[in-house]
Amino acid sequence: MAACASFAKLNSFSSPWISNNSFSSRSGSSSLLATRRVSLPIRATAYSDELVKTAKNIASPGRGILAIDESNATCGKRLASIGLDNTEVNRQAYRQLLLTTPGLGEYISGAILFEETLYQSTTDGKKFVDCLRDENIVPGIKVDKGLVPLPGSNNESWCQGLDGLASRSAEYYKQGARFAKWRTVVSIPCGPSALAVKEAAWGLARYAAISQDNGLVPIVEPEILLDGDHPIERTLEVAEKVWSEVFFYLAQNNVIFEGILLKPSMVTPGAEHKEKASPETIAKHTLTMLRRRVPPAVPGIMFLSGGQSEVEATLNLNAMNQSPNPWHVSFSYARALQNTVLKTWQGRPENVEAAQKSLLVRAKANSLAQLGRYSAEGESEEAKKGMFVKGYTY
Ligand SMILES: O=P(O)(O)OC[C@H]1O[C@](O)(COP(=O)(O)O)[C@@H](O)[C@@H]1O
Repeated sequence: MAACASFAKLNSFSSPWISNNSFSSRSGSSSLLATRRVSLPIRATAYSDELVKTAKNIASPGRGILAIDESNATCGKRLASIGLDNTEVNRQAYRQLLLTTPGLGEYISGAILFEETLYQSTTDGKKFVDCLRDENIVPGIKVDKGLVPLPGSNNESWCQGLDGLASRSAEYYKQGARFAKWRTVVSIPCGPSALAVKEAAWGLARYAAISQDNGLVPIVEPEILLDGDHPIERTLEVAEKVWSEVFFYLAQNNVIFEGILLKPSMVTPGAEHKEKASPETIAKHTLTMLRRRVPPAVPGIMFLSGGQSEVEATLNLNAMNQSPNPWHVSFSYARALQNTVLKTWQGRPENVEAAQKSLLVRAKANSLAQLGRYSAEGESEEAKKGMFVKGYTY
């Protein structure tokens, strides 16, 4: 009874997306088909208009997302690569370098932060969220609680964090966050099992609905790991399966598609496959998958880099923007925006300016790739170094 009542309530709501959108119900006798018309049960939240606006703003031409939401453990690995200890002071110094880069907002529309960073300030006492707002960059927040083994699966994992998510999200909104990120992973060499795919898709859909109820645009990220020696066709097959389940559950949870962003992996061969694919081949397979699975109502596709080199990730994005797409096709890179920056910085205050310049170089390159106008001419050797680590767990 309660479910029927809430369905009726949903149907009585009128919103710009559903007002002209009705269908004939097939439930009951065929006579009902002709007479009973119901609106599609699309959920609305107090934030519906704001969500759509935020998502559109993040998906604006020539801009993409800077992902600096590494959990403390992952950030520690990044800092260790330049000989720094994983302390709060070092994490703050590194994030300050990134978030105070002058002119960053020309190329970056959103920055995903880890919880610690959302509540931090510069050494001069300016909140990081205010540094972002001054550059017209939308602050975002990683809300998942990481991956743990999935019992009953083929050595696969599932993503935690739904407990208490509504109250955490409301707090993050108060603190200035306007979008969220939840990353779960799917492994091709491990199957993937039907159980792991279903769990990943259901978790993403529950998170997306909860985020929208609390004013945060959810970034939906089922990362298909690069590991494996399979050909690109196998990745395409798995990606289609994963995204079909994700959209099935997003729809079941009445998520507002106009108020989400996706963060997919590009469709590439497994990292250990005998042949590498060209950017054109990767673009062709990735766009094929997206056209088959992603409704045009979704405003933005913000790719992850997944261990590709900085140049590779930019070239692949550029190839995808050689012809018009139904969505804004852009980036939400962590490693592919930060590798050169970290190497340039080395933890030394005297290198901060040079490191910020190298961040602007990468951000601009990806901005051009979003517009389909990037050329790799003159790129540094460091930016061409791949960052894939076999069997890497975050
Ligand atoms: O599990 P963690 O520590 O959050 O790290 C996962 C990382 O993966 C991402 O989702 C994508 O990063 P890459 O672009 O480096 O693949 C980042 O936003 C995030 O920092």
